Amino acid sequence: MSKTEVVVYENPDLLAAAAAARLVTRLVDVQAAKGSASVVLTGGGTGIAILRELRDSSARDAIDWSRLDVYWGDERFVPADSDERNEKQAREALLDHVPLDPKRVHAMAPSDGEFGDDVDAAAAAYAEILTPEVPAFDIMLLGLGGEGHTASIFPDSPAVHEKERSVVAVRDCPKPPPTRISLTLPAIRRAQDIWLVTGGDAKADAVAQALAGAGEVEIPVAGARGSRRTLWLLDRGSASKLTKVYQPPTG
Ligand SMILES: O=C1O[C@H](COP(=O)(O)O)[C@@H](O)[C@H](O)[C@H]1O
Repeated sequence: MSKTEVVVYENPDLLAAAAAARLVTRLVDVQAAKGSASVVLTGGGTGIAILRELRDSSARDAIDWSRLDVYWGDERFVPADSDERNEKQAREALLDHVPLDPKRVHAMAPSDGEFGDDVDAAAAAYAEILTPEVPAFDIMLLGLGGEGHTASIFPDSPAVHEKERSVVAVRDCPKPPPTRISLTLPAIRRAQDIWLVTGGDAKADAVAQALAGAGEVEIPVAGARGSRRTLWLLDRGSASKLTKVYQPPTG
């Protein structure tokens, strides 16, 4: 049965450094066991800070980057050179600094890419990459918003009600930019390990509601559960409204 665990770090810097260290360990273990590994990246402040920490850590060389598949949980549908793009931020923070196999880096299309501004076509093309069956991703990093969104699945939006497709176009997002591409909750739940990474007081209500059993329509992050493990990596701010005392996970 899948486990849900929570670790609270003193501050956001420690959270990012510890998550980067944890990522090295888990990816190395998975590569040793299976030969290769897959990771799904998130945008957002904490997600990108983790990648920066990994870049700056000498332990990053323990990962065989040529045997790593990289995906994204969501993307802002903006031009390729926009600073808002999750892929661009991830490349600057880490991906351009490690010897990945470019064929194994699976980015979502930008709004000036091969599908132009057709966000539905761009989403369908990403779904095609995930066929015939959405991979059982080894690790999926996800951030969250103060209103409870995760990836680009916002409360009570069409995306949160999607049951069939693995990837959807998202329009009219309350958080800019308004047009995005996102994995859906059924695709997210294919991941073996989901790490929910977030810091700051502004996330405290959403974290507390999700961990208290809120419904995924109102608090989409509540629906992000890994098939093996769901691990919340928080700082004191984002954990400040938790009432239950969580034990640190083993392993
Ligand atoms: O727009 C997005 O925001 C969320 C959370 O970002 P944060 O900076 O508030 O932590 C992120 O999870 C998502 O990937 C991104 O597209």
